[in-house]
Amino acid sequence: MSTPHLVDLAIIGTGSGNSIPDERFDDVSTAIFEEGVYGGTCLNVGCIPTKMFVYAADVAEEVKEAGTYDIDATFDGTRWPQLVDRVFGRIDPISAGGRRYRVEDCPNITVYSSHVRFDGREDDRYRLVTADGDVVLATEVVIAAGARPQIPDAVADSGVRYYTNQDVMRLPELPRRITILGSGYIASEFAHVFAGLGTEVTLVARGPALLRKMDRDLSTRFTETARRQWDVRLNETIVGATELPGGGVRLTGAGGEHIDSDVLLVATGRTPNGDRLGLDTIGLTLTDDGRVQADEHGRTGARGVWALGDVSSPYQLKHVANQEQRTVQANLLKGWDAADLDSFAHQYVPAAVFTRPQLATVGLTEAQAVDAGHDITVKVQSYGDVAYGWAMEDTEGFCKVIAERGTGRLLGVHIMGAQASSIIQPAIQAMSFGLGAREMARGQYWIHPALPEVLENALLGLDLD
Ligand SMILES: Cc1cc2nc3c(=O)[nH]c(=O)nc-3n(C[C@H](O)[C@H](O)[C@H](O)COP(=O)(O)OP(=O)(O)OC[C@H]3O[C@@H](n4cnc5c(N)ncnc54)[C@H](O)[C@@H]3O)c2cc1C
Ligand SMILES: NC(=O)c1ccc[n+]([C@@H]2O[C@H](COP(=O)([O-])OP(=O)(O)OC[C@H]3O[C@@H](n4cnc5c(N)ncnc54)[C@H](O)[C@@H]3O)[C@@H](O)[C@H]2O)c1
Repeated sequence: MSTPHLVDLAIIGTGSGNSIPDERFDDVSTAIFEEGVYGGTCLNVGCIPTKMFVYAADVAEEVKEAGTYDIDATFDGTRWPQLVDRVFGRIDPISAGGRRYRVEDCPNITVYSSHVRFDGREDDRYRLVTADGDVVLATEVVIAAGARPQIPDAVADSGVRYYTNQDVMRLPELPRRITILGSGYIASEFAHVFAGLGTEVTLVARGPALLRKMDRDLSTRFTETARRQWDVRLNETIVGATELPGGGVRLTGAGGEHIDSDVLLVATGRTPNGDRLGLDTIGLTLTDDGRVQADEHGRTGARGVWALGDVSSPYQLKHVANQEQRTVQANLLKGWDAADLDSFAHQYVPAAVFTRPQLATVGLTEAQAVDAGHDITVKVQSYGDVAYGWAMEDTEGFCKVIAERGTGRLLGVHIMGAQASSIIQPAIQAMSFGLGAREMARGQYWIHPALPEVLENALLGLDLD
């Protein structure tokens, strides 16, 4: 073991955690630990590269559908290696540059490129030990260690080669057939990516619908749309997996059926990394669903230890991790016991799934609104009811608005269709700033004939009295 390095602050994880030290922390001696690629999930293997692939798949699908608009065009294939090089040719230098900046240009910061764990306390500081044998004693610690892919036993125990979001975007060639195990965000986005780019996609869901945590209309209608696009197997429990003789993987279902493909992608949820941090040595336990418990200010049960992002948050979303990072950053400067600590903003958390078509959601689902006892009014408006939807020949998109009868308070908005992730933004703003449905609909212009008219019409269609 090396001589301990004494620091004021230790940060575990370089996703959102890496944004904590700014010029206000210039005189705070800091250790940053990163066991993987610098910059974390979103930059390297999450939001950003996936959306670069999604956009390419969107373009491919538009070409395939050109005939709908009386345009002659054919989709002739994907230059996959070039696509991979373009995506990571942009991303990898950002990651490398972020690390270089911390190592070379931040004299108060030491970067440790290794796994780290707590090892109790020493001299009123937290003792952190890396897999490389370094020891750091820190007064305060921010746990921003993220989450990792969760692999079902039937796959993990089988020994077959499988991929996750960590490596599937760097496949050497576009597979002819891919099986995607899972039915949430990652499965839905990659199904669109691979199908758009020309791969035969089989999606294996253990439940009766995809994206089941979303509003039921969204989940049901998306499942119907997905079944028209991909080979979707619902209510399928996988019990085994074997390598095929010529390469590829065979999954075996509980009923004995087989699903063969060239590549298996596992997208069955992400486990927070708090279980690999030796938290028991500082008296911390995990929540039932495996998260590091933190209060609304980011404080854990161990004084001076803070947590943010996927490792602790109920939301595994980058905009939430970033908001939590800003909160913890502010609170580190204010001090653990400050009376005016900043708080996490968990009230109106939006999310979008960049699949085909896009899905976007904010607030309560209809079932949650009913369960919470609200007297609700609901309006579902089709994209096909507004002029831009006609231009698009849209037959499936819709916007669902849930509001409180009488007050007009918006409780939830759920959209499936083109540009859903953008169209929902005025609803997020209205909910965040307390703007009611009536004022929102009639207190501003809605550009005619733009697609957000679908949201305007949904608001106007609510039975508020
Ligand atoms: C495929 C995919 C697509 C996504 N798309 C979106 C999207 O479109 N929009 C959105 O909002 N969210 C998206 N997300 C979620 C988003 O990426 C995460 O919510 C966000 O990146 C979490 O940030 P974080 O800082 O908490 O963790 P991370 O970015 O995961 O950072 C944690 C870091 O800690 C390191 N680490 C962990 N344990 C240790 C240890 N013991 N020692 C040293 N280092 C350690 C890890 O290597 C990692 O780099 C996506 C996720 C995935 C997987
Ligand atoms: N656009 C975005 O914002 C975006 C994109 C990707 C990921 N993410 C975040 O990352 C998180 C993780 O993504 P995800 O898709 O892995 O998780 P998820 O929670 O969205 O979906 C996991 C799915 O796997 C299924 N599943 C779980 N165990 C299974 C098993 N043993 N066999 C078969 N199916 C099983 C679940 O029923 C669920 O449908 C998301 O919840 C989301 O917060 C966000």
